[in-house]
Amino acid sequence: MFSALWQSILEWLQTLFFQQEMELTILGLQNAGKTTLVNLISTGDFTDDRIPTVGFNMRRVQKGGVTLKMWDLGGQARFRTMWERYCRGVSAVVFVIDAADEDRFETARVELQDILSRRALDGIPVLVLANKSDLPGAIKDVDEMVDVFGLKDIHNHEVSVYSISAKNSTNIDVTLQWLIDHGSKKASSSTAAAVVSAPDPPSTSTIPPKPSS
Ligand SMILES: Nc1nc2c(ncn2[C@@H]2O[C@H](COP(=O)(O)OP(=O)(O)OP(=O)(O)O)[C@@H](O)[C@H]2O)c(=O)[nH]1
Ligand SMILES: [Mg+2]
Repeated sequence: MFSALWQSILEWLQTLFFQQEMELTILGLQNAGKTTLVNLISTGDFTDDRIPTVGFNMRRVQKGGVTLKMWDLGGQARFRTMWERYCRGVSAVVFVIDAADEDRFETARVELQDILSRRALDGIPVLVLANKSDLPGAIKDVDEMVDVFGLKDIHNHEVSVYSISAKNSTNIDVTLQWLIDHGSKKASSSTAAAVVSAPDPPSTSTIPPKPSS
């Protein structure tokens, strides 16, 4: 009884005096722009780095009173089996899609649905980022993205979707805000969906989580 009270006081003091750390995992097929996005968030600059990630990278960066610890995973097929391990217990999962690579939409949909169907990840909020909106032919319409990637079929997750360009820094501010906002939330299968407001409403959307059947 006393130790439980002491533990609560300690935890409360920690929230007062220590920086909050948010752990998040960045997934998506190869060439989607994950590492580019992480570099942009870390440095504020776009760099055209074409080196595919082998395994994973980890970056820590301070934003808006929160330390973001970002796991940037390799998107090639041989690395996808380790995705789940790096998603367990994180504050949020970010799934990046190359919005101009129509040939890979079906693979992206299958991989997104597969990883989010894992029970160990239930309740973790998900941000789907359709990157490369600067390229001609890139899918930018939110309703279309919801259909193409089957976002309404996802159970037990709050899912938000933004159209972004890491190259032109489009919607990176709202992406960061979403990450900071979700840093303090604990994963729970009953997480209520918050309505995300963004300066560019047609390119962002939040879909409430559906209860599992
Ligand atoms: N036009 C355009 N190109 C981008 C954008 N974001 C990233 N790229 C380019 O896409 C290519 C792949 O980017 P990466 O960040 O390495 O992709 P990745 O998702 O980390 O790939 P893996 O590590 O293999 O999983 C690079 O040439 C980037 O410069 C964007 O917003 N617009
Ligand atoms: Mg990479």
